[in-house]
Amino acid sequence: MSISITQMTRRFGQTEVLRGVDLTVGKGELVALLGPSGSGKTTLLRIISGLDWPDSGQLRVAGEDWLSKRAEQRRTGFVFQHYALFPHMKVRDNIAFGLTVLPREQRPSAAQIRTKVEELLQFLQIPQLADRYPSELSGGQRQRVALGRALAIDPEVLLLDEPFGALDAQVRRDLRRWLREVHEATGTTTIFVTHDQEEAFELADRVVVMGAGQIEQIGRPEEIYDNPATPFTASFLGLTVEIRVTLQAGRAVAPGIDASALALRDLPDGPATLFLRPSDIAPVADPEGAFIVTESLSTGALHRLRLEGPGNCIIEAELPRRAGAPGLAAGTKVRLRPETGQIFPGAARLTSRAA
Ligand SMILES: Nc1ncnc2c1ncn2[C@@H]1O[C@H](COP(=O)(O)OP(=O)(O)OP(=O)(O)O)[C@@H](O)[C@H]1O
Repeated sequence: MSISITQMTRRFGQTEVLRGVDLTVGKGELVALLGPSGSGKTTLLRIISGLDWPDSGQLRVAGEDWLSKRAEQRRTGFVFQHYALFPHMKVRDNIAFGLTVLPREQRPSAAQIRTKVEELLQFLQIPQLADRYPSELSGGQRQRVALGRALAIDPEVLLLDEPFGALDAQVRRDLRRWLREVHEATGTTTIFVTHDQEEAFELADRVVVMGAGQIEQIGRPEEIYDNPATPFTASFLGLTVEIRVTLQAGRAVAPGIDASALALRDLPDGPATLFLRPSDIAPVADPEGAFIVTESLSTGALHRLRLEGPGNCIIEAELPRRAGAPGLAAGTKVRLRPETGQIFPGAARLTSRAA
C-alpha cells in the first residue's frame, strides 16, 4: 500500500525530533531511511506503526487516515534490531503468533495457520529451523524468523529498524540479498531504517537521507551517491574532504589544486566549499606539485595519505594499494586534479585550512 506522510512533526520536551517531514512511498516500493543516530528514523517508523503519535501532520496509507487508527487496527509488520522472539516458543509458533492473536473474525483456522507457517518456512528458506527454540539459532537465523513473524499477517506495510545491525559483515551481506529476493517476491511496501550507506544503496529502490529531523534528500541510490544535494548529505556519504575554494564563472579556484576537470557550477561567484571523497583526490607524483605527502600509511587495500599544500591546506587522501607497487612515500610532491566532487556556496568547516 502507498504511504503518504505530510508535514509531520514530533517533539520530546525541547527536542524537535521530526521537523516537518514529507515523504511518499509507492505501493510495493522498498525505501531506505538513511541517517546518523538521533536523526529521527525510529521515531518515524514508530509513528507509522502506531507505537507513537506525531504532534502534527498526516499519515495516509492507501488513502486511509492511519492516525485515526490504533496500532492493532493497522496491518504493519515490524522487525527491530533486537527483536526478542518468544524464547519459550519454537520457530513455527513464533511465526504463527501474529495470526493466533488476530480478532476471532479475522483469525484463520488452526489448519490454515499451519499451512501458512509451512509456506513461510519454505519461502524464507528456513524449514530446517521450524522446531528449534530461539536460543538454538544464530543471530542471522533469528532475524529471518523475525521477518517470518512480521510477514505472517500479510502486512500492508513492513517496517524494518536496523534489522541486521547486530550481525557481522558477511551475514549482513547474505541477509541483504535474501531480503531483496523476499521483497521482490512479496511486493510488500517496505521502509528499512539503517545508518549504513552500503546497506541502503544495495537494498533500496529509493534512499531517503535524514539529518536532524528533516529529510535532506530523496532519490535513487546512484543519484544520491553521485549528486549529494546538501553539505550534510555530502559529508554523510563520505565526501569528507572539504576544501575552501573561490568560484569564478562557475569554476572552483584554489591554490595548488587544478579543478579544471570538475563540471562547471551554476552558482554565484564568491567563497564556496568543494567536497571530495578521499578516494577521488587522486594525487599524482610531480616534482612541480604544490602539495607534499607528509604521512603515508598502508592499511591492507589502501594507502592513506596526508597531504599539505598552500595556505596550510591539509587533505586526507586514499589510494588503492596494489601488491608490489610502491605507494606515494612521505616527502613526495604531488599535484591534485580531482575529477568528481560537489561544490556548495559558503565557507568550509572541517578539513581544509587553506588561507
Ligand atoms: N520517548 C522519547 N523521549 C525523549 N526523547 C526521545 C524519545 N524517543 C526518541 N527521543 C529522542 O529523539 C531523537 C531521535 O531519536 P530516533 O530514535 O528517532 O533516532 P534514530 O535516527 O532512529 O537514531 P538511532 O539510529 O540511534 O536509532 C533522539 O535525540 C532521541 O534521544
